[in-house]
Amino acid sequence: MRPLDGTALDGPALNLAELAADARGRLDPVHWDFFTGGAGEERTVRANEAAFARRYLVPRVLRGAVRRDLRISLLGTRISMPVLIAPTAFHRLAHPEGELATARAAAEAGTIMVVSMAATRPVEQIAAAGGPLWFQLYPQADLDFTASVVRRAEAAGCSALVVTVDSPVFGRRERDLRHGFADLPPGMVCENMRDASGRVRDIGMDAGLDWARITWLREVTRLPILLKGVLHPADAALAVSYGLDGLLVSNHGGRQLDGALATLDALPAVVEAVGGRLPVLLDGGVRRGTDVLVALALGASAVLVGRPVLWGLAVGGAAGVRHVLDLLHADLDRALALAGVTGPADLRGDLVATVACG
Ligand SMILES: Cc1cc2nc3c(=O)[nH]c(=O)nc-3n(C[C@H](O)[C@H](O)[C@H](O)COP(=O)(O)O)c2cc1C
Ligand SMILES: CCCCCCC(=O)C(=O)O
Repeated sequence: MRPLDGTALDGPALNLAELAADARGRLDPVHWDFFTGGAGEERTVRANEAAFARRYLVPRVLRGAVRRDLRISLLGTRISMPVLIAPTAFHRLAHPEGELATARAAAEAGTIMVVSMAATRPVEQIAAAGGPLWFQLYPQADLDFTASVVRRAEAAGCSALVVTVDSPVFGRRERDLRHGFADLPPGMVCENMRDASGRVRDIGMDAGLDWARITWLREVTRLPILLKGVLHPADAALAVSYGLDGLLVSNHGGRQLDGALATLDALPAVVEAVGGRLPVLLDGGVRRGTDVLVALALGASAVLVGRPVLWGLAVGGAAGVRHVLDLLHADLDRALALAGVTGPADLRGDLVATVACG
């Protein structure tokens, strides 16, 4: 039996739960709580994973799925599997190399890393890993500064902009309040918040953010724009009418509005509202290949993982993140074979049944 209490494992983690336990043993408890926690009672954190636990698979048999092809294309980028790295802040709290290590692992694994605006390494250095990058933006009330950040992301080679829209104000995270965790340690800053004079600005959440700002952003950049944090089908329909290029069904991993619907439960209505006009991605609680399979069968084009990447980073830097991505790739490949499916394009809703509980 492998220890799940954070003591050293006797080999590489077999799954992401084991990896989390290993990471917990290595991280400062304050940083573990920042990475793991959510808002309020953390109902939505739990709901994201519980939503997957309510889905069961109804596999097909005798399908001769000898060779599976996990690759997909997303907004013009071919990637090795329908799993991307979600934007998460402050990677240097998990490992000294921070986002540089994460980017190397993503590049090696052939998938997209979404760089957080709150990264602790500059986007230009993250881009040096050579893999496909998207950039996550919290639109700032200062429009000139926001435009300058977008220009930086473009110049660094990011190929899409992921605009986070679920954060008009900061979620109330009681673990962080209890620890008094509010700032990065000395020597670490949000490197993408440097202005032209070299001063590092604070990231502001802008309660005034509205559709007009999305129209403004559309005029600032020619990059494809995805909205991150959409749960309501009416907003999904608006996103189509505003000319967005993609949607990410997300509740910020339960870190913003506690009690928000689990992403997997929100997905079908969003997919229906979009009607195939945009790619719909999902994050929140994806921990197994079967979770990826279920999300895709219910209409997602791809999924993203947040916390597991931080756990991998804490345990083994780039190799730890690579381990997370490799586990998910192998697990999805096996799940596809067992479900009688040759690849993401073959996944349909009839493979998934929902049960009321457990
Ligand atoms: C420690 C941490 C930091 C995060 N930082 C950001 C961020 O800077 N920008 C953002 O849009 N989302 C951020 N998120 C949310 C993730 O992008 C993603 O929505 C969420 O982690 C997905 O859920 P999962 O962790 O269960 O995979 C963060 C999440 C965590 C756990
Ligand atoms: C004021 C710092 C903003 C960092 C935001 C990181 C984030 O989104 C998170 O969920 O944490």
